Amino acid sequence: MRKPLVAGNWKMNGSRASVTDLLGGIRAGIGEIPKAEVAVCPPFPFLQMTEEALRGSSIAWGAQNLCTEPAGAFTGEVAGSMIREFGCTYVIVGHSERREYYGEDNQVVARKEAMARERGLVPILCVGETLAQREAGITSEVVADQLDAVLELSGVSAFGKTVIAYEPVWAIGTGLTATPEQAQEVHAFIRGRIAEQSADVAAGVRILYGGSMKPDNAADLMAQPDIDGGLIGGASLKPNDFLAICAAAHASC
Ligand SMILES: O=C(CO)COP(=O)(O)O
Repeated sequence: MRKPLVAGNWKMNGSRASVTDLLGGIRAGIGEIPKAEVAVCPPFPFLQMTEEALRGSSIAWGAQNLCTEPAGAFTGEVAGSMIREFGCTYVIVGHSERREYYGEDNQVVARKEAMARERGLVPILCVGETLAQREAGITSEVVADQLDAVLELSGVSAFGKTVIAYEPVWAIGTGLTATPEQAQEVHAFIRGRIAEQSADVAAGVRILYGGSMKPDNAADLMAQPDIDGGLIGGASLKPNDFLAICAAAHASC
């Protein structure tokens, strides 16, 4: 049985004041939802505050990116070991915004995925197609290439320690959500691709949905057999919305 995960990707949002409020609101409101795991991923400068605010709670935290390299002359980069030192459990890798704006290709993302695991972090590996790719009917090829880069570099066992997030790019921040059926189709494809190499790993890997997940669509999405939680952008900045999605994940089990 896969335990659903709801992870908030705060992207480049927040200030000391707003992060204090957000963390306080989430911690105060989370209640007892033992059937779901919850995590927040703030920008790097807020990781220490996050650790201090959430230590001892049921809520985990993570970062939004890491460097492919372990340490050294990489100005502006942040190493996995540093992220780990701030108590992070998770790190997002290969978000479509990193792929699109910072030129991260499948090989770079696969190296980040491997580095995260080497440093004791659980990668949340983002995959997904653009609108043009969906309209061209190549969604499965695009997602397969994104997965295969990790399979080729690290082997199928990587997915024993990695969470996947399917995020159709056309649904991110647009208010357009994939229908539960559209999302389930791709989630099943992802699990099937991994099952070609290991049925056990495929059965255990958590596949989150991301892209305009909100309180009013979360339950329907998470009711799908291959949707194991959500990676939440905009709604994760509003404590009540985020908490409602967490409660939906708990109720989906
Ligand atoms: O990109 C996302 C999470 O990583 C999704 O963002 P939105 O929930 O704002 O669409």
